[in-house]
Amino acid sequence: MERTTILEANTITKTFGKKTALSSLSFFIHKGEKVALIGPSGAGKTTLLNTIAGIVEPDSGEWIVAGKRRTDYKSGKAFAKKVGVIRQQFDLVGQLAVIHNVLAGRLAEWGLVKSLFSLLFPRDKEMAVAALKRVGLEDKMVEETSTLSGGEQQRVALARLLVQKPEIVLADEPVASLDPARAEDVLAIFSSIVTEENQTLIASLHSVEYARKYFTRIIALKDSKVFFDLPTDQVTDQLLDDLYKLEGSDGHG
Ligand SMILES: Nc1ncnc2c1ncn2[C@@H]1O[C@H](COP(=O)(O)OP(=O)(O)OP(=O)(O)O)[C@@H](O)[C@H]1O
Repeated sequence: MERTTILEANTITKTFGKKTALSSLSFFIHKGEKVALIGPSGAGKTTLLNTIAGIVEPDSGEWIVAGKRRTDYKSGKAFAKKVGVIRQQFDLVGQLAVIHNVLAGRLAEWGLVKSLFSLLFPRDKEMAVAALKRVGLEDKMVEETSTLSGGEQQRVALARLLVQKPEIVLADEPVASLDPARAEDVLAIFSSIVTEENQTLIASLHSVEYARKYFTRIIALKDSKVFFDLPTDQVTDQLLDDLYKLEGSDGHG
């Protein structure tokens, strides 16, 4: 099967003062891949995701997103069709009803006012209801979002992605604040949505176990560089030990 490149990192470098966060990273990501970014704290995972999303500007190098330089996307709207982001805090508006937060996924396409008044448009409401059903939250549709649990709020964020339908989904520690059962629940839904929608997923994770279970490829970062980049089934325990080993603790005393 021919593999289409959807994202290309071309010598991405970023420093903060004297600290190098990303040292000339280059790799390709193909359509449909589920990529877990792992590695010790401070390795550069969040910075990498932020350079794709355009939240952090690299010092040099560039991302090619769906065949076009990221900086060449002139409108936020065009970019939002390509790239959607799920953040740790989910970016939900707590005072709004759940369904309004879901419809905010159409924000890029419609603008704020139409998104907020979108319940007046029955077809759009249907889309949001279907998305909420997909994540098992149809009974919470009209509740105030802030009253939902962390796991439920993360599922609202997933429903919002379902209506936004970006080709590439970025997620920074998507389940960090959830207990193990809820984390697995959210990852399982996340992973099947991405597969069904033929999207590409790139997520940073602290849990190697989840990376192995839900992702097809693992890119490990260490000290701002790629430490390994392998299909999940080729990632050995030895590599993981080496990745997380603390400097100076090499087992010789
Ligand atoms: N805005 C910033 N200002 C200064 N230094 C920063 C900034 N953002 C990141 N860094 C530094 O860049 C390096 C990479 O940070 P980053 O947050 O990308 O790592 P990470 O792998 O996501 O870590 P964690 O797993 O702890 O979230 C770290 O040394 C961090 O201190």
